[in-house]
Amino acid sequence: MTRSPAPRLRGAPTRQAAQRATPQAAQEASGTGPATGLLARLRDQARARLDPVHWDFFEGGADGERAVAENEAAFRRLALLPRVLRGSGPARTTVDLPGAPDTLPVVVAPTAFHKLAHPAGEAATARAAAAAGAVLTTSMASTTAVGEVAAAARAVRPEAAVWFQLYLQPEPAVTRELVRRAEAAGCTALVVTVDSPVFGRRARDDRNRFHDLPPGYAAENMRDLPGGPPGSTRPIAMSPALSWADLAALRAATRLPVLVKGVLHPEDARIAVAEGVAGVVVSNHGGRQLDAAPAALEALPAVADAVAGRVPVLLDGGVRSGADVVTALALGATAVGVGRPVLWGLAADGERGAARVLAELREQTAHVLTLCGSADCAGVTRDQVVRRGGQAPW
Ligand SMILES: Cc1cc2nc3c(=O)[nH]c(=O)nc-3n(C[C@H](O)[C@H](O)[C@H](O)COP(=O)(O)O)c2cc1C
Ligand SMILES: CCCCC(=O)C(=O)O
Repeated sequence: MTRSPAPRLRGAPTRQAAQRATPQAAQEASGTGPATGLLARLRDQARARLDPVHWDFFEGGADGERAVAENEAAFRRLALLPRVLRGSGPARTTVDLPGAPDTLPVVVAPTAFHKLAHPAGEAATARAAAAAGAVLTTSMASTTAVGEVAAAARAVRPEAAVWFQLYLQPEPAVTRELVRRAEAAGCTALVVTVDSPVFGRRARDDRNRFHDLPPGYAAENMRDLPGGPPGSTRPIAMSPALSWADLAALRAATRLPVLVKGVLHPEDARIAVAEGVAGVVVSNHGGRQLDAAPAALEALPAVADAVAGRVPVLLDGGVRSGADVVTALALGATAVGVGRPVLWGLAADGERGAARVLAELREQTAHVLTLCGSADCAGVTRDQVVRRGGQAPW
């Protein structure tokens, strides 16, 4: 198996390195995304607080950042047709997900390096997610070890669900040890990210020469793994040689349900279900891998059709409001993931900021479901989604 040369971040980032001299950089800095209200305020506060190099790492995407922009734009192209007089009452906003019964349909997507957003890092995010009744997907590239993250969540709510996101490592012993740690931590599912045969090319990080974590921070799950000197961390490897056989080996090695994250092609979704996965996450990795990928939302209906209700389908990428959540539910998702908005909340105000993001999305989702005449998350349907200014697309 080959290793990507890129994913180990190298070289020290500095504030000065984030020179925003080009027109593209000025546009990036202006933050013209579609988040509104509380989320937009937290985003602006996060940008003001963060080292610009770290802001760029969180906010940026691959190459020309077309896929990042498309994720959000795809939601803006659609509208919801409410149904009326259905007597459905206030909407119930919980769903059942693998290892997470009765949970919010908004999952915290795995994102790396939360201590760059706030010194309290992933433990703060875990407490916020637990308080909101949301699943936290904790990243393999977290700056806090999975055991500590899961313990922080359970201290708030003993039944809080934490999923562990995993990049399959070329050395099976390393993958097995990561899985063992996730199981020991009490994680209730594994989320295997399959859209990263190599690391995406991140223009902002290259421009900023952001290739390593600042002193004192490390990818803590990668510490003390087989084959390395005691106490050391090893880089996260990405490999284009991985195949469905490696996924099958993982499934055989764990009792946990396994979801695959980063599926866009309906045929891959069909294969994943046939392979026995517990869920499929439709995602273009927040626009950070293949820049030519479509918006996750645009790939969702075909994937949902291919899966045909056999396992839950999740979507992440560009979800910024309750209306976005409901649009994804109507197009076949069981739940959505949110990445950057949680980081905005965390950077702006630590645990409280992350909790406010999730509470806001929960309230907006309940409100929009009720306005759409739906009694629950499964009650909105594809015919209720129309293209703005044009014909129904489906
Ligand atoms: C800063 C950052 C770090 C990320 N790190 C990971 C990661 O470690 N593993 C992973 O599978 N996905 C990672 N992602 C992708 C997210 O899980 C998710 O697919 C994406 O952020 C969703 O889009 P959104 O940010 O528009 O909500 C990361 C995304 C961001 C923005
Ligand atoms: C090696 C870190 C991977 C983090 C990641 O997945 C991302 O930045 O998108």
